[in-house]
Amino acid sequence: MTDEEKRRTDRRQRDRHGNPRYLDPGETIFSLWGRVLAARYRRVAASLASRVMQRPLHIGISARIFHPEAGATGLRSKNLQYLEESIAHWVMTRDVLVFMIPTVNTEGLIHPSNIRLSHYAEHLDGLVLQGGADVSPQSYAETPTRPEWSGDPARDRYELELLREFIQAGKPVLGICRGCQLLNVAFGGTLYQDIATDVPDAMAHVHDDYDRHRHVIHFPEGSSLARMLKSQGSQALVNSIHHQAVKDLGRDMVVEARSSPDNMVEAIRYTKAPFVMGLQWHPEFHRAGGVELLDCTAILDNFLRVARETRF
Ligand SMILES: NCCCC(=O)O
Repeated sequence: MTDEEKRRTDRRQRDRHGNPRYLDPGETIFSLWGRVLAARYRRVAASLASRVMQRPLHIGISARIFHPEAGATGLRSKNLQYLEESIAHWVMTRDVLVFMIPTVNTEGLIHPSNIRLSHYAEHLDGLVLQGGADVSPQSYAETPTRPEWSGDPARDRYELELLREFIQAGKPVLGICRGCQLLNVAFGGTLYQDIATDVPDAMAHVHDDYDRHRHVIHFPEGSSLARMLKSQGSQALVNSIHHQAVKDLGRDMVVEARSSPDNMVEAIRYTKAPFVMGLQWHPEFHRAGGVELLDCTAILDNFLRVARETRF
């Protein structure tokens, strides 16, 4: 390159003050580095965020608990924590990953751990409370009217803590059957210990037919279930496998469905969170899209939509 050519190239790359042209007026080489680093950081953050958004949702399901039987050997002599298959499969129909959340043991002598239920709430995107054993009347400050209605206070303590952690983390919760009753109790509500005894005029909500037993429910006008399920009309048929039921509503709870004609509470919602809802029936026990029983896919989808929106 001749001297003249070098001078011309230099004039193109520098402004009339002699500063390199890639610097804005007033900018130094250090502030330029700052700009470049900030742009790199934004790109990495955007790519991480999009990776998190694309990963399947991680939904936690509370454990059913089997307490050891006196005198038993083998599995029945152990504490078992388990998932009923259909609840896991129902949630997975929407292509999300499910994880059963075990109880934690922070103080035990054998396997103490620093892992707490709050860690599960931090790492999972939403919580489903499984059905199962009765809620203990002790958990709503009553004594059991009959010994067989004592429920499972240990499971209550575990699920009440789990529920509190997910709500504090701002994540959605869907309670099924016992899970619906537990939600009500968590907010200071009470239960009928036994519908047949406490509300003699009510129809049978539990029957030897087990999950083939069913009855009609209706959705109050203006409720979010009425809105979510409007294509299926204002009433529907659901299964019914419970002898306890919501009595006095908990704080900030609203009724989302009632049975017909006896008007027992069949679904509730906590109004101070984007999605904390309890269903007294078991949507996981029947096929979605079946002609007879209520298709609850829209409820599951709303729960998962909020899980997606609140996952950061
Ligand atoms: N109170 C028992 C509820 C029954 C169930 O969750 O399957």
